[in-house]
Amino acid sequence: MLRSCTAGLRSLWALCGRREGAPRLSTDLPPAPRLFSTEKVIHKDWSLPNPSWSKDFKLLFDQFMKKCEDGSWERLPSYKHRSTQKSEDFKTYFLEPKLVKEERVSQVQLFTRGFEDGLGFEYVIFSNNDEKRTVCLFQGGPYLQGIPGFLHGGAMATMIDTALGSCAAIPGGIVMTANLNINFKRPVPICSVVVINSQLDKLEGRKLFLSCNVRSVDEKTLYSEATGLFIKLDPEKSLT
Ligand SMILES: CCCCCCCCCCCC(=O)SCCNC(=O)CCNC(=O)[C@H](O)C(C)(C)COP(=O)(O)OP(=O)(O)OC[C@H]1O[C@@H](n2cnc3c(N)ncnc32)[C@H](O)[C@@H]1OP(=O)(O)O
Repeated sequence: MLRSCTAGLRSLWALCGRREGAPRLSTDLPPAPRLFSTEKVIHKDWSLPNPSWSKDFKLLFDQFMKKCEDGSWERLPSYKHRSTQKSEDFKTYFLEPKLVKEERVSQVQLFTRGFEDGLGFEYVIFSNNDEKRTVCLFQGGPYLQGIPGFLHGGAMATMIDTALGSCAAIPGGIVMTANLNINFKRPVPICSVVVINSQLDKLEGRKLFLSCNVRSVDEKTLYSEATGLFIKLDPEKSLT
């Protein structure tokens, strides 16, 4: 089974954070100014197929890409280094510059994209904004092992958090996980493909209540169920 896996200018960061005079909106944030980086900007979208993806994974991917054709679903791109408008907004309104050491800035990358192809988190998320749900296709590679032959529970929790977070982001704004509850029902074999179905159950002010389940491709095995509470960040409040 394991064999089936193949393996802004820096100183602008220091200007980020809740600047004097920055807008204080309690609803959606105005877009932050685009930052330019002297670091090499890598535009690779990591949520596209690579040779490590299994046949099942590619088949499911193709099925969902078909669903995207009428606009009801969309594939969410995923970048290792490149800033998205949302991450720029986060840095501008919520990040205290002193928390990020200057020499570390160039090393920053998205946790789930920090592995070579096929070794860690291979995933793609599709979003249905009208139905307020997302589907995450996930193949956990050999570097995510916990109990021999199976995925580490923390790796599964990471993907559940990411999948729920992508769904919580549908109504807009910047959200953070406040609570995550997971029932692990069956261990997930390393390098198998699972499907994480997430939905927004309730929106109550800044609180977003979500749930998801993790199933095998044939839907016969229920690996996990989870609920999450996400909070839409309030630009009036400091995170620290
Ligand atoms: C950028 C794009 C990149 C995109 C990259 C993709 C990333 C994938 C997603 C990863 C997401 C993460 O892992 S995020 C990282 C892990 N999470 C964290 O580090 C969050 C740490 N916690 C916090 O900073 C804070 O607690 C917040 C921000 C979550 C909430 O603080 P706050 O804004 O001050 O809100 P607060 O007033 O306390 O609470 C608001 C309401 O929620 C309720 N509430 C708050 N916490 C809880 C709780 N645990 N359980 C129940 N209820 C709660 C309160 O009672 C209140 O209810 P009421 O009185 O209004 O009724």
